[in-house]
Amino acid sequence: MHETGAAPPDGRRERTQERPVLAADNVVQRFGGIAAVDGVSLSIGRGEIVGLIGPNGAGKTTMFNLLAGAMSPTAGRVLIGGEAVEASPAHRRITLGLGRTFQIPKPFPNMSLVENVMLGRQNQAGERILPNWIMPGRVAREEKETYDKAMALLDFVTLTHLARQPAKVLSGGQRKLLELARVLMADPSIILLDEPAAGVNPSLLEVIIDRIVEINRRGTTFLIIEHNMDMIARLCSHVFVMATGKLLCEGTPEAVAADPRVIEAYLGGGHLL
Ligand SMILES: Nc1ncnc2c1ncn2[C@@H]1O[C@H](COP(=O)(O)OP(=O)(O)OP(=O)(O)O)[C@@H](O)[C@H]1O
Repeated sequence: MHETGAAPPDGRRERTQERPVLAADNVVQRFGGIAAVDGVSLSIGRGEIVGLIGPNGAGKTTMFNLLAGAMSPTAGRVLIGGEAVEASPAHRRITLGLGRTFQIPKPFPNMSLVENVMLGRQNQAGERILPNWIMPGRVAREEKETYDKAMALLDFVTLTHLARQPAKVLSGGQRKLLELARVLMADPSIILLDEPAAGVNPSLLEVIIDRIVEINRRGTTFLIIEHNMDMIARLCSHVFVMATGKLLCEGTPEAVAADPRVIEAYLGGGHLL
């Protein structure tokens, strides 16, 4: 807990009671006889940064995929801004404001950074054949706007100097920053981050944390799956802990790290923070 007036670490804020921007209601995902996710409910308020943690095999990645639309649950509901989307594919969820990054980003290696970021745009007239014939001026204008926005986002993620280089020149951490820029092209209201710290060197990790805080300040909500508890503690006001497919507990990073059930699930008696 922070004293009134004291600055919280990085992006941390109090939980909001507003209508959730993303929610799961009793979600189940079975693979044969295994319930990888077994009746999980969670709710994320607008403007929050929340974490999803748990030991290996807890069901985090499966839950993430169910929220992002990579798969539909065996049972239960997923809601974006109150709209039920559990049967909707990922692209439909993107149009409702949900963006996601991948644990191992795979940009098109021979395309430039700016071209890769431009691919994150939504509903461009130039992507449809007819407008190219009947409204070439509008298509060219939108193309220019898309390019300018992609360049501004590359600047935001500190990659301007590499904008025209092929994506294959990037380090693991730079790929994560490129991925963030690509996701931001669609102006998401919530971004799901899959292990943003994995494989990233400490100095670039600071850049990534700083950019997440800034994006959040501008109003975007985040759900972060992460094994790096330091990053979770710095960013997240609220953490959901999964173990063996279920939601084990939830609370502030400090509260869950001190929870004996969490310690038991992770380490059999050690400390998380
Ligand atoms: N496609 C699949 N088919 C069968 N079983 C799966 C599949 N995906 C996940 N599982 C199983 O579901 C359980 C949860 O896996 P999941 O990858 O969601 O856990 P996790 O918490 O993300 O683990 P980690 O931190 O190691 O990535 C595991 O027992 C896993 O073997």
